[in-house]
Amino acid sequence: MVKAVVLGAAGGIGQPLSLLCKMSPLIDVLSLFDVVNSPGVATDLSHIATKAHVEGFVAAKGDFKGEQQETEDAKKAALTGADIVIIPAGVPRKPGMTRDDLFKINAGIVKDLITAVAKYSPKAFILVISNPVNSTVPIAAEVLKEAGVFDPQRLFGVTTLDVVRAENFVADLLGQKDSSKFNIPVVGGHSGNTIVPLFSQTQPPVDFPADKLDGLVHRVQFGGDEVVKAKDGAGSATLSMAYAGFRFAEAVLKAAKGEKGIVEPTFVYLPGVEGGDAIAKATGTDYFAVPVELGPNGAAKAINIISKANDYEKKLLDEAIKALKTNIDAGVNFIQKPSK
Ligand SMILES: NC(=O)C1=CN([C@@H]2O[C@H](COP(=O)(O)OP(=O)(O)OC[C@H]3O[C@@H](n4cnc5c(N)ncnc54)[C@H](O)[C@@H]3O)[C@@H](O)[C@H]2O)C=CC1
Ligand SMILES: O=C([O-])CC(=O)C(=O)O
Repeated sequence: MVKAVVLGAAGGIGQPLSLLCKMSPLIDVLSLFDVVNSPGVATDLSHIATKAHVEGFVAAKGDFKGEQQETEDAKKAALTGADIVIIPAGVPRKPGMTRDDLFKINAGIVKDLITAVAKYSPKAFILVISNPVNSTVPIAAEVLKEAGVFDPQRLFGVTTLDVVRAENFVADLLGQKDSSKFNIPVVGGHSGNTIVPLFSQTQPPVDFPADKLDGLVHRVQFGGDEVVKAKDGAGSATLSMAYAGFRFAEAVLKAAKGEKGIVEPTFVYLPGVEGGDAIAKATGTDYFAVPVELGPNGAAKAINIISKANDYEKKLLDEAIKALKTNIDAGVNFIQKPSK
């Protein structure tokens, strides 16, 4: 019996992500939580005749003592028995904002939700989508550490959309329709220049002239902005993110069931994953997105692909690491030094 939980299930990402989960033969129970409208989304999805049984839980409207208890009970019911918890809760960007501008609101939301995960489903795989991922994953780790239930193999920052974009943009540039045949590792973090696509490691190999390469790297790094601009105030990527989030969740669930050879880039706490120490040493950061081999217990092995980066990519990595360190520190300090 596999129970999947979506926290933030009524949102732009949450709804299509929940739909994809409802279509999945890998999920038996789909539990949806949000501060608004999750019972409605759950009822809607429950009319689809697929395997997953759907349940919806919503926070109380107010914040008085009785209502706080009601909200806590809803989280408890949503999370108890979860095998995988996917978190797209939080505010999205508007034009002119960076992902870091979301920290002020989303840091608290992620802290609050992970506190509940630590209490009610401490052994679940946790997939953090809420931005800024470079900071929300360290926040999640610190909350789990404080609760004494941190398992680095089970905490993932979802960076799959960067991979999806890289694969699709390369296929586009080569005039090919099928992006699924490309495998492109995207490493680092999930914002602007912390996103580093390693096109030199593309399988099957591709080769672009310098001017094309610059444009391609920029498009992957700032693909999110392209969507924010096009949506013109109505939010950021939701449908492509739902697809990417589901692709990653499915990979985690398949590996948990024993399927071998599944590798996906994801933002992890390196010292807690086999092979991660060498990468942490090389980058000087504890968190980094790298291709990770997934297994029955989550992140089985971090693959040190960055040691294969060419000179052009090494420069990109240097810039990424600098920015990433600031983001990681902000997340860690949010929990460790809350007054600052
Ligand atoms: N990791 C990635 O690659 C990507 C991350 N994102 C991020 O995902 C997040 C969600 O984006 P959208 O779905 O477009 O936003 P949205 O505003 O459409 O949906 C967010 C949902 O979270 C809910 N929510 C807020 N506080 C909550 C709480 N305390 N508990 C439970 N639910 C809560 C809201 O009620 C809403 O339904 C944003 O932070 C966005 O930046 C977006 C795209 C890609
Ligand atoms: O750009 C944003 O704010 C949303 C996001 O993370 C992405 O689309 O990659």
